[in-house]
This record gives sequence, C-alpha cells and structure tokens, in this order.
Amino acid sequence: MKRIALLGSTGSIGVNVLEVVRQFPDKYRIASMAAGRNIARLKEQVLEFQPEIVSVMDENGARQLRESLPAQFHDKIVHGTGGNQEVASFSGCDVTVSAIVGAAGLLPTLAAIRAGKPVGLANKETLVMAGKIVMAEARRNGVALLPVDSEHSAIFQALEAGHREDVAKIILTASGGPFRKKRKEELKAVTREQALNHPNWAMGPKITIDSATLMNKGLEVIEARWLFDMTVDDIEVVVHPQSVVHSLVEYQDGSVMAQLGIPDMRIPIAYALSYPKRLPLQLSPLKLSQCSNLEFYAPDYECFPALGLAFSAIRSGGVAPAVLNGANEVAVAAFLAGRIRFLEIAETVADTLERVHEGSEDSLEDILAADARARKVAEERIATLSCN
Ligand SMILES: NC(=O)C1=CN([C@@H]2O[C@H](COP(=O)(O)OP(=O)(O)OC[C@H]3O[C@@H](n4cnc5c(N)ncnc54)[C@H](OP(=O)(O)O)[C@@H]3O)[C@@H](O)[C@H]2O)C=CC1
Ligand SMILES: CC(=O)[C@@H](O)[C@H](O)COP(=O)(O)O
Ligand SMILES: [Mn+2]
Repeated sequence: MKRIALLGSTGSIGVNVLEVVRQFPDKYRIASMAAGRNIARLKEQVLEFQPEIVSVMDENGARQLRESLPAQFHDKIVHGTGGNQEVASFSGCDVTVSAIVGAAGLLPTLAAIRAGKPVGLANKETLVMAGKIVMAEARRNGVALLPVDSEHSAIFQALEAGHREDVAKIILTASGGPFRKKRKEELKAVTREQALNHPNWAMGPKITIDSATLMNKGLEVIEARWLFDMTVDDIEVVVHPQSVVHSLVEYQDGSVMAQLGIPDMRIPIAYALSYPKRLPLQLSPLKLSQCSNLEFYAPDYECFPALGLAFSAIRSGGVAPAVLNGANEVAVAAFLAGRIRFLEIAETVADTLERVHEGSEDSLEDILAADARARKVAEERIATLSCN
C-alpha cells in the first residue's frame, strides 16, 4: 500500500489523482491532503478519503472546514504555507504529489524533498522558479522527482529506451492552444472564454491561459532543462495540434523515441505513482487508424512571444525564470479578471523582465524576493493599462 500526500486535491490534477486512487484502493491511500479555497469540495474529499492531516489556504477556510466536518477531523486541520509543508512532508506518507498551482507549490515541494519523500511533480512552477536548488536538494536527499506533466512523463519514458549520453535532443510538443490559427492582429480582441477553451485538455484556468499564450510551453522548456539536465539549445518545441504524441527524445544515431496516448492526465499520474510498473487503467485505447492526420510544425514566436521570453529567461539564468513566472501569474490573474487584454499578458512579462534582475539562482531567499518584486512591478504596470 502506497500512502500519498496530495497537494492541490481540489484542482484538476488533484481530482484525477483521486480517480486513480479510487480505482486502485488496494494499492493507494490518501494519507494527507491540501487545498486552497474550495471548502465544499475538500469536505467531500476528506469524508471519502479520511486523510490524517488536511490543510487549507487560510485560517478562515480552516474554521469553515472544521464547522462542516464531524469532530473526529477537527484537530487534523491545519492551514497556510506551514500547513501545506506539514501535509507535504507528513511522516505517514510514502510519496507526495505536488499539484498546487503556481509559486505556492514551491515551498511544500521542497519540504517533501527535504523529508526524503519521492515527488510526483505536476507543479512545474517549482522547477521554473528554483530548478537548480530543487534538483540539488533532490540529489542530496536521494529523492526521485517523477514527472506528472504529460510532456515530461513522455520524455521520462522515452529516455528509458537509451543511454543518457546518447541523447541528442528533447522535442516538446505543444498543442498550440485555442488560438494557433490566429494572426497577431486577431489576438488583440480574443476573450477570456475563448482563451479558456483548450482544444484537447480540461485543466485549471491558469495553465489553460498559459497554453493559449504558449507560456505553458515556455515553462515546460525550463522544467525539462532542470528535470533532465539538458542545455536549453538541445530542447526544441514543435506544435502538434492533436496532442497524441506527448513528446519525443532524439538519440545521436537518429532514432527518435516518442510516447503516444489519448490526452488523459490519469496516464502520466498513474505512471508517476506506479513507476516502474504500469497500472491497468482501462481507458479508451488510442486508435491510430483514427489519427490519420498528425501534424507537426514550428511555433510562431511573433504571435506567441511568451515562448521566446521563457527561452530568454532560462538563457539569462539567475532569477530571470522566477521573475518570468511571478509576472506571468499576476498577468494571467489580471486577464482572467478582465483587467487586461490577451496580448498584454506577454507584454507585462516582458516589461517586468526588463525591470527586475537582482539575485542569484543559488539562493532561495533571492528567488522569493525576486518573485515578490516581479509581482509588484507587474501589478503596477497592469494598473496603468487601458482596460482597468
Ligand atoms: N491540469 C492539468 O492537466 C495539468 C496541470 N499541470 C500543473 O499542475 C498544477 C495544478 O494545475 P491544475 O490542477 O490544472 O490547477 P487547478 O487550478 O485546477 O488546481 C489548483 C489546486 O491548487 C490549490 N491551491 C491553490 N493555491 C493554493 C495554496 N496557496 N495552498 C493550497 N492549495 C492551493 C487549489 O485549491 P482550491 O481549488 O481549493 O482553491 C487547487 O486544489 C499547475 O502547476 C499546472 O501547471 C501540469 C500538467 C497538466
Ligand atoms: C496536459 C499537460 O501536460 C498540459 O501541460 C498540456 O500540455 C497543455 O497543452 P499545451 O500543449 O497546449 O500547452
Ligand atoms: Mn504539459
């Protein structure tokens, strides 16, 4: 029986993890869980999965959760960053699934690693912000980071086909999002609802907007750089609108290994939980005869400048990726709130990258300070924009 600490239980990944656990109750149990503000959903999850600790975002949420649950759960409820860290490093868990969205995932993921827990990593922002530190901590603690992100799970699987020194490059596929056929001029007026309409995946709002700007792929380039110890020049992005080929590894003999499958996050989640074995998930099989048109083409960096910004940030190094991430989180939230237009997301990130530089990628304190500064600078810029 594997006991799981689940961070972000009420989100899109969290709910899929719970689906896998429900399907294999003799293999997995939820030992601890953490969520943000969705107290109604969390209450149902606590009653069903009976974790030994549960954390919510703040004190008010903890009070509401206590009021809605029987007395036996009351002293199991914690909250805030400390609560997330307690859940992540809980002594009664064997693996931590990191699926909180955004920078809030960083400290709990580090807490899990420092407690020696293997991590199923969905929260890509952890590696974007502090990849060097996180990978060093994982090595120091002998902890495996098992990718949940579909592309990184694909690469992880394709890497099993050969020796690390024979890898020539990694090829990350991008769906291109809902706007892949639009011209820059047309992107000026796209709406929140259009941007939230991902062609292939049902995901939380932040990553869905990131997919529409292609920032998601930029964040994934940085994630891959750290997770697989690749130089950025050996990571290529290719648009593949069907999301059937989840990513590829090219070896020096010209062989290219790919992982294919239907777009369903239970597949990479289950692999992270069961590695190196595989679970009989019983999903509808991929029917290649119905995939007669698999397309691949180069991304349009002019229409989708966020991708280029991410490449520049990881090439610059230092705290630039953390600045990119913090500014992007603020800009995406502003877009979702109707405060800025679609193209202003990447403009805000670009502007913030020009203004915030100070700090070292070796210092967690510097990274957190750069994140805070980037958020402030991005917020100030957004306040001056026209659709406020
Ligand atoms: N969805 C997907 O298919 C994929 C997601 N990912 C990555 O996985 C992560 C999660 O994405 P996704 O599930 O889509 O996002 P969602 O928005 O659906 O879920 C986010 C989860 O994080 C919780 N949360 C947010 N802030 C806090 C906090 N401060 N403390 C505790 N919990 C918090 C939310 O709680 P609540 O809802 O209760 O407020 C929710 O449970 C992201 O980093 C994303 O990039 C990667 C690949 C695919
Ligand atoms: C399911 C998953 O891993 C997402 O990160 C997905 O890849 C988003 O799709 P895009 O390729 O459109 O960014
Ligand atoms: Mn992905």
